[in-house]
This record gives sequence, C-alpha cells and structure tokens, in this order.
Amino acid sequence: MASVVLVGLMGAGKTTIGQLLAQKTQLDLIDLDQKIVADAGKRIPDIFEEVGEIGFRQLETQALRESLAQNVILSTGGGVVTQAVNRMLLKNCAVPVVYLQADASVLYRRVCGDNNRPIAKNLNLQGFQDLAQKRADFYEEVSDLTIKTDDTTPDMVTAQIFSVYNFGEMNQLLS
Ligand SMILES: Nc1ncnc2c1ncn2[C@@H]1O[C@H](COP(=O)(O)OP(=O)(O)OP(=O)(O)O)[C@@H](O)[C@H]1O
Ligand SMILES: O=C(O)C1=C[C@@H](O)[C@@H](O)[C@H](O)C1
Ligand SMILES: [Mg+2]
Repeated sequence: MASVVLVGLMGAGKTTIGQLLAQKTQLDLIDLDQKIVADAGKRIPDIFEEVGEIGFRQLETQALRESLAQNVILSTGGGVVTQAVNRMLLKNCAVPVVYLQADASVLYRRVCGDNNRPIAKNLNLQGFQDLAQKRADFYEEVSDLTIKTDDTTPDMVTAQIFSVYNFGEMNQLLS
C-alpha cells in the first residue's frame, strides 16, 4: 500500500516533492508518468500521438492500480483525477492523498515551455486556467490535505507534509 499519494495540476511539484519525500523516508518513489513511460517503452508525447488521450488514460489507470498496492511514495500525473475510476481508487485507498495546489498562472509559467507535457503544450494561459478550474473540484474530492505551493520551496512543502504525517509510524503499521 502506498504511504502517501501526491495529486495536483501539472507543475504543482508532485514529482519534485515525491523525490524529496522518498529521500527522507527511504521509501521508493513511483512517479506514475515515469512508470507509464517505462511500462510502455515510449515517451508520453509518443503515447498521446499513437493512442490519444483515451489510450494514455487506460495505461494510467493500470499503473495507478499497481502502484497503490505497493509501499511507496506515489506522485501522480496531473490528469489522473479526470477519470472517475481513478478518483474512486484514490478515495478508497487507505493512505493520505495530498493535493499540491497553486495558482494556474504560476503553474503555467513552470510548464508551458515543456514539450513533454502534450496537454499543456497545446494551451495558452486562458486555456490552462480553464483546465485548472475544471479539475479543481476533482483534486479536492480525492484529497485529505491541501498544501499551497505558489510561494514556497519544494523543501518547505516536504517539511509541511512531514509535520502532518508521521511516516515512521505509518511504515511500522504497514510492515
Ligand atoms: N514549490 C516550487 N517552487 C518553484 N518551482 C517548483 C516548485 N515545485 C516544483 N517546481 C518546479 O516546477 C517544475 C515542475 O515540477 P514537477 O515536475 O515536480 O511538477 P509535477 O506536479 O510533477 O507536474 P506533472 O503533473 O506534469 O507531472 C519543475 O521545474 C520544478 O523544479
Ligand atoms: O495534466 C495532464 O493531463 C497530464 C499531466 C502529466 O503529468 C502527464 O500525465 C500527461 O502529460 C497529462
Ligand atoms: Mg510529475
């Protein structure tokens, strides 16, 4: 069973903070996007090109099911909450789900130039803000804790998660 799951829009810092949490807890990190790429043997833009977003979401659900069954830190992809089945898996998992939240314009600045995020690449700021608004309730629906990441560093966000959840005790309970 995963120890903590990170959700939030593209650029919120899920991968970055997942890496820091994994270092601190000595747990392995599964980054859902990286697992999808490793399992498929293809980059995310190539998966989108070949099987579209629908095909990508199917791979994502499969990767989510497998990852939730392991004792790891789990950083998800920004769109994981768009699928009802994924929201159900996240709501029913017995571990904390942390929503990393930030203003859409801040996140857009972090990811807009990145060719590896096909959805962000095709959006202007207004489109990205609309996407953020469409997804906001979904992140709230699946999460147990919200942390703002606009005006803070990844280290500070990691410390905040640590102050709320005692991973040592959690791991003893799970082992
Ligand atoms: N708190 C922060 N302050 C400033 N920059 C940050 C912060 N967190 C992450 N970043 C930067 O934002 C960029 C995106 O971060 P990251 O890849 O961790 O986002 P993500 O939530 O995993 O996105 P995705 O959903 O696309 O996987 C990186 O360049 C990272 O260094
Ligand atoms: O927000 C999204 O829909 C996405 C976010 C990324 O993490 C990747 O999972 C992919 O680029 C789709
Ligand atoms: Mg990521």
